[in-house]
Amino acid sequence: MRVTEGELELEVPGEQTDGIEESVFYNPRQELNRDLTIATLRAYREREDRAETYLDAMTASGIRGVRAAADGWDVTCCDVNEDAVELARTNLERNDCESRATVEHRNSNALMHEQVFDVIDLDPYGTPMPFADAAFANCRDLVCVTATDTAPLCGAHFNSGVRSYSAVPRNTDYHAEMGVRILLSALARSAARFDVGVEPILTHATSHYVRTYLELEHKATAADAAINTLGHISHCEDCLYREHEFGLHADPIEECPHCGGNRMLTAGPVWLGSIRDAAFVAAVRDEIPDAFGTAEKARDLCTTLETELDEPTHYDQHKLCRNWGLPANAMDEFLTDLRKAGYAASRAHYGGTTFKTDASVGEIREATASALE
Ligand SMILES: C[S@@+](CC[C@H](N)C(=O)[O-])C[C@H]1O[C@@H](n2cnc3c(N)ncnc32)[C@H](O)[C@@H]1O
Ligand SMILES: [Zn+2]
Repeated sequence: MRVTEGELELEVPGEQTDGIEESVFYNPRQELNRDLTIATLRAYREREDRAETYLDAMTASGIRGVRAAADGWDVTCCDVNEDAVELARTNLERNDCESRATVEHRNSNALMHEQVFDVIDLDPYGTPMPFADAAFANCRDLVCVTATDTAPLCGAHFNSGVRSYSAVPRNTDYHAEMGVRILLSALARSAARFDVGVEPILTHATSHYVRTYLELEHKATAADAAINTLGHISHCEDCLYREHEFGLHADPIEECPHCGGNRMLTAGPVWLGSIRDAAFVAAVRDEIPDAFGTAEKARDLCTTLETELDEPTHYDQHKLCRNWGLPANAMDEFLTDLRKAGYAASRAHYGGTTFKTDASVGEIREATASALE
């Protein structure tokens, strides 16, 4: 079937034909991810004008590579699937982009070890970790990563999460953010093996995937700084109290300092630093034209990300209120009460009822409960 994305027309497989899955992957629900990729590449090139080469390491229909080539990037589209490579070629030709793109039918791990790219985009099925080493060892400026294995990342599939990310993920009420921070931790540790430091300049958890853009610094001290951003989160399953501590050693808490319960979870090492550069996110938002299919949603996401506090976990107002046996009020009113009590508070991009604050769970209740009762 034909689709139009980012003002380009592409041939992509339908989701299913006669009950048989198409051999090449295409997910229309990832259009937001792709629109933000193009806006991020534009904002990044404004900042780093030497960035020219872009590897779409798992290209499938070629849709990301075609969109980047149409934007002037010197693109390589790679896939192990022969049908995917054929389709990527057709789509590049259809959009007159074949002179600006090379198509490689091979394992992208091998390609990444042989050739240096300014920007590498990893968009595999499930975990990206099997591709992380080759990407960090050889990429010059920016590694873009999608992870769709949200159940392992958030601790719902615990063993799988431990295997893929060499960390302990825990299933909490902020599961999408647990996924973000487990993924960033594993990527930071992979990069550090090559004396490369990572800085997440844009990260979002949307529906069933996590997407991050990591700017690289090829210096051992930058790698050390990234490792020093890792630590552990302790979480009470009863009252939703949480605290975090930097460092690679876990120091588990047996008893909840807030409710005295003993159902404490410890997760880590997780990334405890910022997941985005606010000024860069604002620049990305400015690069989203109305013509993008998800323009409004993508801009809203950037706005929320820009103002989201850097606290490593968020709360869900409805879950908190349910836990307290109180009705929830309007989010804006709730956040205003927190600010009036002297705490920092912001919305979070993880959902309409999610927020961040530097207040503890007890302080949140004290600051907001009179309006709820
Ligand atoms: C999720 S799809 C990519 C979707 C595409 N980037 C998009 O935006 O629509 C994953 C692709 O990775 C390819 N793939 C899996 N392992 C690979 C490898 N080692 N090297 C290159 N491509 C690989 C698969 O054939 C598949 O086409
Ligand atoms: Zn507790």
